[in-house]
Amino acid sequence: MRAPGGKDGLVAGDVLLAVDNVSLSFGGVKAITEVSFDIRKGEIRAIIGPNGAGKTSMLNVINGFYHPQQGRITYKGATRQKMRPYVAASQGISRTFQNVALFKGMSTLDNIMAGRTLKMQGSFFWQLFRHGPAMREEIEHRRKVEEIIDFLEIQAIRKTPVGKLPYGLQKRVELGRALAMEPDLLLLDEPMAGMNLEEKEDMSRFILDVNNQYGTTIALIEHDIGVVMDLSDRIVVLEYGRKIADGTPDQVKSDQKVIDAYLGVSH
Ligand SMILES: Nc1ncnc2c1ncn2[C@@H]1O[C@H](COP(=O)(O)OP(=O)(O)OP(=O)(O)O)[C@@H](O)[C@H]1O
Repeated sequence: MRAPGGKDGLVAGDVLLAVDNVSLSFGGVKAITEVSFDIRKGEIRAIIGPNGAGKTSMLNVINGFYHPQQGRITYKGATRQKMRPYVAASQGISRTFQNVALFKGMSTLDNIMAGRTLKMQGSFFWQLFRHGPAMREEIEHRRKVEEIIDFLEIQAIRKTPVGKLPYGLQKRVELGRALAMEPDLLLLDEPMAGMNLEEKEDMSRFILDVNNQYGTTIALIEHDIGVVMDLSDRIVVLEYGRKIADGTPDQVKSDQKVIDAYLGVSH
């Protein structure tokens, strides 16, 4: 638990988000069945499981992209069954995607700036003339974006169109864009997918630094079990849409149901 107390009145270790008895299906396909777990303020929480276990569906429920047929989500003490993704974002939940979702023709700087959109409040009138409050606001947004660029050590590529960057750096820019929203809860969908060992080490370091320095609570899906064990405070394990284990890396790693799920033992 690394985060100090925050503006939402919660302190490290308090429940930031609770998933309560959630079920989600697509037609006849049950993606998630009666799953409950919580994410505590300041922790790095991993969601793992074999392919098709329901991990991405769960992130999509948490950020309001999917609405569960059953169960509830409680975030910062408020319970909801339905919420639009932009509302979740405005309440401090931001995410990255399994396949990088950036504006490929735009520069690193502009992509990260795009992540500030939700924070921009100046009226259209002022923005039109880049004057007065809008001007002051833009200076503040640029300062924040430059801070993120320094933090992620991507100064050298700030003007490069992201489509020209190697995959590992694109993932880092996508992290930057998510950070530009100054999230309280950051959802990372396979942040290391397709990376080589060095890129994975870099990304792991940045995830730990985000958690340490900004106090951001992080929930991540990751297939590299070594990385998950190193990074996470707690891990929830899904299989066929159901929760089969939940605990610290040591608890999960020695759980027979988890070992069986990963070895493909049939039940
Ligand atoms: N939009 C959708 N329409 C229909 N079925 C879906 C949809 N999204 C997910 N599913 C199904 O729900 C189940 C869970 O999928 P999900 O992508 O959440 O799993 P996952 O654990 O993230 O898998 P992976 O590790 O392969 O990304 C799968 O059977 C999948 O085919």
